[in-house]
Amino acid sequence: YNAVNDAGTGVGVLGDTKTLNTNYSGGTYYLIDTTKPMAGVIETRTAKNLSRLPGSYSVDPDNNFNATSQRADVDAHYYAGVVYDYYKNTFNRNSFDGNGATLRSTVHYGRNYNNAFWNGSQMVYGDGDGTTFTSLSGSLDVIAHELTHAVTERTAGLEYQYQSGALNESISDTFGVFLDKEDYLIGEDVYTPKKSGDALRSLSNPGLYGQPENMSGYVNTTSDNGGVHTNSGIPNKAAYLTISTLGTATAEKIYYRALTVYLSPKSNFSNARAALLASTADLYGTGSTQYNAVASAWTQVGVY
Ligand SMILES: CCCCC[C@H](S)C(=O)N[C@@H](Cc1ccccc1)C(=O)N[C@@H](C)C(=O)O
Ligand SMILES: [Ca+2]
Ligand SMILES: [Ca+2]
Ligand SMILES: [Zn+2]
Repeated sequence: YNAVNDAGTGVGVLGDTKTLNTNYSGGTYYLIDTTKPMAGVIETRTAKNLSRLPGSYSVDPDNNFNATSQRADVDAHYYAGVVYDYYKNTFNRNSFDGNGATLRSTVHYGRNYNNAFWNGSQMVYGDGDGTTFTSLSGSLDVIAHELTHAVTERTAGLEYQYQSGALNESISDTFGVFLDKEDYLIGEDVYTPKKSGDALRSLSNPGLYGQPENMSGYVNTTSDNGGVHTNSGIPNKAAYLTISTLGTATAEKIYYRALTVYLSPKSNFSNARAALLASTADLYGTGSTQYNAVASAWTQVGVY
């Protein structure tokens, strides 16, 4: 494909129109974005409801991706660009590997698939079954969640099980809130499309959706890799307390430094408290109001 960007348009999962960076080649427009400086491309593909990855490029004859079947493609592509820009502009991180790796997404994965994941190489999004979820790429916090798994994998490498896994999940939710600033909810735009006002998770009130918000409520289980989507409520609550006290601009610096400098594969919740305090001390000094706020947040969730 050429290096020239052909600005296209598209309609997203929620019916909103947005501009897209596309590439023209051989009579067809591709969801390939080559506009990011020093980065690889951002490319979006479709699995056409099978489960083979990466699938074929999302294409359109007239550069207006407005078919209903293209809505998931449009949002996966657009939001990947938003998340790329966030990491580059906020932390000067050039893609998930820091070295301009291509951001590949595949949508329409499987049939009625109620999930999204990072498979070690790319993002993958299901269409949902129309009741539990609509197309999962339709929400910025989902793309932020999945792409942050890629960053975590290349930095702290938090093992995806038990406390390190719940922490891994929490880091992804926390950056979901750093990107999707409007609320402390996760997945609200794509969860239960027939029901308004709910979400998959809440950082401010994990209990609303069945998650513990204190170490006293830690769930010992072997399912879901040791309850990673349940126990993430505890660090999620600490993140909420930190963000609501210090604001996003300060909190994101503290979390990014902890993720890239102090956390490691087997870090547990107590290690996370220490990592975030060390990070805060580096940035603002021990005994600073920021330091005391982070300490207080983790004490409130029962982690020392
Ligand atoms: C392969 C199966 C496991 C998937 C785990 C991925 S990383 C994950 O956590 N996916 C998110 C998707 C998401 C993110 C933000 C908002 C809504 C939905 C997730 O939370 N999945 C839930 C449904 C789960 O797997 O329990
Ligand atoms: Ca949200
Ligand atoms: Ca809903
Ligand atoms: Zn996840």
